[in-house]
Amino acid sequence: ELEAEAMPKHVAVIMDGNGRWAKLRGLAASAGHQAGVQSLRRMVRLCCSWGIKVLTVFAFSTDNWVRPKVEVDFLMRLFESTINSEVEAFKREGIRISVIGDSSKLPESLKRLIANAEENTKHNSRLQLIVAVSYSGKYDIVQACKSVAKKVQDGLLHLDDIDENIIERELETNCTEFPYPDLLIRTSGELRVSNFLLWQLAYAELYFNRELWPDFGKDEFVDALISFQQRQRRYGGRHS
Ligand SMILES: CC(C)CCOP(=O)(O)OP(=O)(O)O
Ligand SMILES: [Mg+2]
Repeated sequence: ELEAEAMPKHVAVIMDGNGRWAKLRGLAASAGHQAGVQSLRRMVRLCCSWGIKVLTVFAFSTDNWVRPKVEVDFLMRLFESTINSEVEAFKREGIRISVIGDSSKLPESLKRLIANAEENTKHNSRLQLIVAVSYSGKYDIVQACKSVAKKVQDGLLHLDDIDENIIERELETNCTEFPYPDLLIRTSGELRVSNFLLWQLAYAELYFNRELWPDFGKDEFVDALISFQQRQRRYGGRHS
């Protein structure tokens, strides 16, 4: 049974399987992505009702740019329409949205929508939804190291001062009080991290589910959380 007081503070999700979900139904990938958005909406509300504080989702990786232009263009428009249709509800429900990733390749219209949604929800604290778009875990670490190197170059930092905390503060996920996912969920049966959050997942419990993302609902989320609550996180300590 789920214990309210043993909920993870930060859940990360690799939402995978939209394409296969559509193919099984003889539909185009775009139908899978639209179903995937419904799944995300449901997950966000469940996190709110269970007191989870941060939900980070992998919505588009830098590797996804190689997909057919028609699919990439559809996804960019889907991100815009989803932000447009959700931002008012997020404002009302205390949900803060942040987007991480390399925004340089995003359409100008999407960049403006993201900036507007982040600005309009930045004071919300019931749930922080972090959406990784055009994100790369390796690049996140590279850009953090560059920031630290610049501070050393500018004489603002000494080499001996550089420790994990100095690096962590420069990561794109630094925008939350719970920066490290306690639980990573990946759907669709794939058993890999795919260059999602790397530094941040150092101690995350990993949970893999065979369900395709559009079919990952409340029951599947409960199963993942029960599995999480049954784990003994030792952070390197000896097994009791
Ligand atoms: C863009 C990303 C969220 C899409 C996830 O689903 P997918 O298109 O990788 O689906 P498949 O792995 O079934 O092809
Ligand atoms: Mg996939």
